Amino acid sequence: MNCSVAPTLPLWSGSPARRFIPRPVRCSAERQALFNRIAPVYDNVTPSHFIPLAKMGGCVLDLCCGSGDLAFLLAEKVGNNGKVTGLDFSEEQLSVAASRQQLRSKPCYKNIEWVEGDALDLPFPDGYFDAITVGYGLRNVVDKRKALQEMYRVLKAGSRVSILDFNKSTKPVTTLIQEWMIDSVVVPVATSYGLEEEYRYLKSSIREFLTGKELEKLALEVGFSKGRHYEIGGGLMGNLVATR
Ligand SMILES: C/C(=C\Cc1cc(O)c2ccccc2c1O)CCC[C@H](C)CCC[C@H](C)CCCC(C)C
Ligand SMILES: C[S@@+](CC[C@H](N)C(=O)[O-])C[C@H]1O[C@@H](n2cnc3c(N)ncnc32)[C@H](O)[C@@H]1O
Repeated sequence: MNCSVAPTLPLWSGSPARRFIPRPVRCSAERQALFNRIAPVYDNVTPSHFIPLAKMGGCVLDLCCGSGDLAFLLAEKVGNNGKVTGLDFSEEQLSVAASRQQLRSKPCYKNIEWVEGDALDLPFPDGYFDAITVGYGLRNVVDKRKALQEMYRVLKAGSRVSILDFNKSTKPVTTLIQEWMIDSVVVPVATSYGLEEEYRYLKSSIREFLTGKELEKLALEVGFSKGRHYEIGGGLMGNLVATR
């Protein structure tokens, strides 16, 4: 395993969910409540574009891991001698992730550790991880700059972060298609689970997000030596890859 220094990790432990407040989702606590609420139905939405980042035996952080889709894929990639840390501030999401882990028998899944924590104040030492992945996470974090600064701090020199999310397109037609898909597909499906408000938030969160160029600029500003944003799915999605 490549994780040389063992930090003191605040391991996940279950406790009662907080109440969801159905208003525009502005602060961290409200977002935390939102993700606790969708945890029971949230699953299998992570495409595996950024798995190549993880190497056999590596020590990888899946930031904003939710119910763990990506962490499970990463565990297969780093193998039995690697380590995956899944961090999220929603205890309900982590509870689902931990239950799913218990149902899986392959030894590589034993190497996943779930940590309840804040992307804005990571509980890891400097230069700890060989790679970081973030799936649909950065857009939901209140302070994007601080989150990128924290990722930079905990990455080893020369290592990379891969941040997959919906793309805030600069092309009006792409935005129109994206919003149509959210209104006509995503929200109606979510409504059938009683989660209409939670998924309506998607549209505003993309509007308030950064464009690919803005993400590249921010990555360089916080110290990354390279930052490149790739559009995926005709510009509906995007992946920022930054090197420390
Ligand atoms: C349900 C989807 C994504 C995960 C997700 C992300 C968020 O930020 C949330 C915030 C608040 C509540 C819930 C979520 C949340 O569930 C959307 C489905 C993703 C598809 C599996 C990926 C398919 C990509 C297509 C090429 C493009 C679809 C884009 C469209 C804008 C939905
Ligand atoms: C849309 S989910 C994505 C989950 C997972 N990465 C996936 O692809 O399925 C966003 C996750 O980010 C987490 N999150 C948002 N802000 C956070 C923060 N400041 N610290 C830790 N987790 C955060 C939420 O709890 C939620 O689980």
